[in-house]
Amino acid sequence: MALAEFELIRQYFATPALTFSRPGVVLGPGDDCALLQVPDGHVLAMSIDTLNDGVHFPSDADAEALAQRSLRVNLSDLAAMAAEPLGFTLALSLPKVSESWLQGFSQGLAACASQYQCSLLGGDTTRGPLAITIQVHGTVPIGAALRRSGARPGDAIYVTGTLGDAALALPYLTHKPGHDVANLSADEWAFLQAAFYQPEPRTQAGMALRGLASAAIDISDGLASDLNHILQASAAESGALGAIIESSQLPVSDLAAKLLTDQGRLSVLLGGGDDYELCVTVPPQCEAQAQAAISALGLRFTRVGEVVSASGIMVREAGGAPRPLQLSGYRHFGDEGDE
Ligand SMILES: Nc1ncnc2c1ncn2[C@@H]1O[C@H](COP(=O)(O)OP(=O)(O)O)[C@@H](O)[C@H]1O
Ligand SMILES: Cc1ncc(C[n+]2csc(CCOP(=O)(O)OP(=O)(O)O)c2C)c(N)n1
Ligand SMILES: [Mg+2]
Repeated sequence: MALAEFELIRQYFATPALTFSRPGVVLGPGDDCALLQVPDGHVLAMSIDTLNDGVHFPSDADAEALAQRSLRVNLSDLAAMAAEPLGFTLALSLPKVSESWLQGFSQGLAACASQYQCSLLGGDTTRGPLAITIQVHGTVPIGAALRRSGARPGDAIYVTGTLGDAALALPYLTHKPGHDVANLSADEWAFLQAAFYQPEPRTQAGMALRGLASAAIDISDGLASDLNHILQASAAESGALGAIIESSQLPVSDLAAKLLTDQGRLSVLLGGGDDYELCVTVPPQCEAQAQAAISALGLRFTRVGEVVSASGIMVREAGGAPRPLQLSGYRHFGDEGDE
């Protein structure tokens, strides 16, 4: 990039607000590599996610909000493994250089980076369609990471927070017919925007569940799809695994309760995605302790079902018999008849 690529990096990214000192960060941006020191007795957890214009966020997204979302969805992956954030790298592809956009993006990133004590370690800046790739690095004591593979029949299934808010926001954010923001109060619209652009990575919850949860995942594609990842990953040790979800227990916000219709309810709550809540399985003997640990954080923690030794996810409506769920999560390549 010509506008002095390096000037741009110096002004908006390699700034004190983003590259604060943090134990473990030996060297931040400016050299060919960053240098990290993993504390004794810990391992490094790493995860990367890309956010593409029009795929992961609407094209008219505000820069500051978009920066927040980009870092938060990545921090959510660290939370799901019970890792503590350390730092992140940023690969940014920009169609053009807009100083006001960069200013907003840098501010949003800095606000989130300081909230989660996750320092910018380095990155790459190129010209191309708007895409934001962040790789987060975190630390977790050896053996303490939560994985997808530990669920066993009889474990309870819990989710943090509420489900469906971001999925309900999406048709408003993408200006879909029948979803006019004028029909929402200012508070409702602010709530939906925050649900989509500022999901709360459940960092403290993940760490509090070390040694208590048998498996964990963060919900990006929808509870059904992400719970299914836990069931598949755990089946190697346990044989075929399934789940029974209690429909009436699925936690929803007041606004979601108002906006959801009976017909669309399960597809939003179980298939909508973009929740960035944790889904964890908890052995019966750890449930009380896990509930206490998460309540102490002031966070909702809801038992939504149970792991069973039969394949597939079943949903029980209040008073009814469990019925197989016909939903798939978000699929990037699902509808193209890939060769
Ligand atoms: N291109 C790739 N090369 C190597 N591993 C990949 C690639 N894409 C995805 N993965 C791995 O596949 C797993 C599932 O990916 P993904 O569904 O993106 O997870 P998440 O929802 O946690 O972001 C992760 O362990 C991820 O590292
Ligand atoms: C404009 C827009 N359209 C649709 C969606 C919905 N959406 C897109 S990707 C996705 C799933 C999560 O994305 P993915 O790349 O699979 O994230 P990962 O599982 O790797 O964290 C969802 C729910 C969105 N977030 N934004
Ligand atoms: Mg991913």
